[in-house]
Amino acid sequence: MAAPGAGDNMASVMNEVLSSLKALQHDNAQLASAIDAINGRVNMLAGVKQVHDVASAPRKEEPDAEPKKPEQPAPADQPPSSPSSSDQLDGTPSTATAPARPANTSKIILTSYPGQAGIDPIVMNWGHKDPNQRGPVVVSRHPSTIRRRNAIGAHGGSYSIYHALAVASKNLRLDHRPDFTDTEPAANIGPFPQWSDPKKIVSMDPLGHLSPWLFKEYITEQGIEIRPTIAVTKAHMKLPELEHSVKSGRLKPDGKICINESGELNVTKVAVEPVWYLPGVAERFGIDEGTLRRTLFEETGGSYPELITRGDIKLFLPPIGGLTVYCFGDVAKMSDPNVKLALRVHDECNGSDVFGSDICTCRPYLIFGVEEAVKQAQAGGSGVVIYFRKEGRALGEVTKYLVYNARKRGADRASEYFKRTENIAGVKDMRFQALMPDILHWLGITKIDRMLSMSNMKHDAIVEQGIPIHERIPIPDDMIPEDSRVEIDAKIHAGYFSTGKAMTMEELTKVHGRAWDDLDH
Ligand SMILES: Nc1nc2c(ncn2[C@@H]2O[C@H](COP(=O)(O)OP(=O)(O)OP(=O)(O)O)[C@@H](O)[C@H]2O)c(=O)[nH]1
Ligand SMILES: [Zn+2]
Repeated sequence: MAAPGAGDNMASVMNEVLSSLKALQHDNAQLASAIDAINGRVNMLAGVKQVHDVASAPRKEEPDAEPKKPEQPAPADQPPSSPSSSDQLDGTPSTATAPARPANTSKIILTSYPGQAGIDPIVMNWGHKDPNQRGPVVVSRHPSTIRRRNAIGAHGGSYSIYHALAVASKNLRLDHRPDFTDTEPAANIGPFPQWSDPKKIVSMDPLGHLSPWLFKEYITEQGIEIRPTIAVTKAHMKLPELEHSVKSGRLKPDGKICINESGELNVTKVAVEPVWYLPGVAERFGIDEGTLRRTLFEETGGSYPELITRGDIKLFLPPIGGLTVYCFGDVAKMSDPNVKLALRVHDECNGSDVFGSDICTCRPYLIFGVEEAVKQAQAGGSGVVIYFRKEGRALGEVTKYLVYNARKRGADRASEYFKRTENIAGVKDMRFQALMPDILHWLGITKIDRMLSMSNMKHDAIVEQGIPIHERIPIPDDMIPEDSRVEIDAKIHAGYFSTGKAMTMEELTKVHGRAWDDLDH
């Protein structure tokens, strides 16, 4: 058992103070907030003690381990201390002469509090029209930036973990500063009125493609780390199916959008990483901000304690995948209400999209979406495909394959398609399209003429955001792969749009997929 440390004594003293204050509490609001503050402090000290216990527990020596260099102790070997009011948040004592140390050898800062010494978040008025009044998204824990953060989490979505590995393995220096020369957006998008509506865009930073340039002074004069969360580029793309479309005469090269006989396309691409405005995200899901914060904290293994302790910080950069926009034709036409827009919103299905699995309609619908988008752009309108990283209905590939096994070991009936997923995951879908329309607002889209999707969830989320959909276009029957009839019929039965007549449950039980045995022949 670890010897009681400073954290123990402080915590017990504070607990005594807390009990006395509680006895006096009654209706005094000021006292209640003082109690809250002390409560937070006690919880933090308890957390510090746990880390201390772990850090000071005797460890078995590994015979092959290299002796540690005394001048560079690993973080876990240092007794972490709580940030006292005289400590700066970059982990250095608040003496003016104290040398700055790199963050990975300084004290561990488990969390921070709004009133703590040194805390001075950069202004963030989400949805403000003037970028200077809105402020940059600042999330880095670099010593020069940690006190000024106005966002929780880390840049890069799920790739923040690879970033950590690069730093831990000393492949990436903590003091590396990105050189953004010539990385500006390759096309102009916006600004649109939607960018300054705090309710319309809540899951991405509308200024994310411009941040290093809009907020340059913060970087050059104050050494604050500011990174883009959106990048806009241009490219060519080549899909074998589109070469076939040209050969069969369905698609005609025009030298601009469809460049040549091999069906090569000109495209403008936008990559977006998530930035969540927590009050807005909570509102979309019809829950309160506190519930959202607490659940995010718990379900990420307690990874982001500031979700709990920093109610003043409203932004969170979650460790999840983002999205990519593929725009065909003139980007200015996406927001032009006078021309037609064809749109496919697609969620990732790696097995089909990339590797051609025939158990679902994903790649064929994606290709159909690209082809229709290109045709709309060629006809003087605009064509857009948006690709979200939400593999397996955001349940992931492992769950998806478990469902495939259960389906193929059973009768693989359309009538049981969603039940199989629910049995394993507890839900049939975790994509929750509520945040999806943000990107449409960001692109300045105010209506959709041709929606290349049958999903009622996508449809309803878009319409709820005030963007009307004029026409819904199902995947053509001749593009549905052999083994994916089960999926498409189950979806239609569950409420997906279809131009055909609704199937009865009895008809649905007759739709079978291929059994594994059939594959062996
Ligand atoms: N869990 C699970 N996910 C699947 C299965 N088949 C496909 N998916 C996932 O379902 C999602 C399909 O997304 P989309 O292609 O956008 O299609 P949709 O939203 O169902 O509807 P449409 O827009 O009409 O195509 C992707 O995330 C796929 O990875 C399956 O059997 N199990
Ligand atoms: Zn699929």
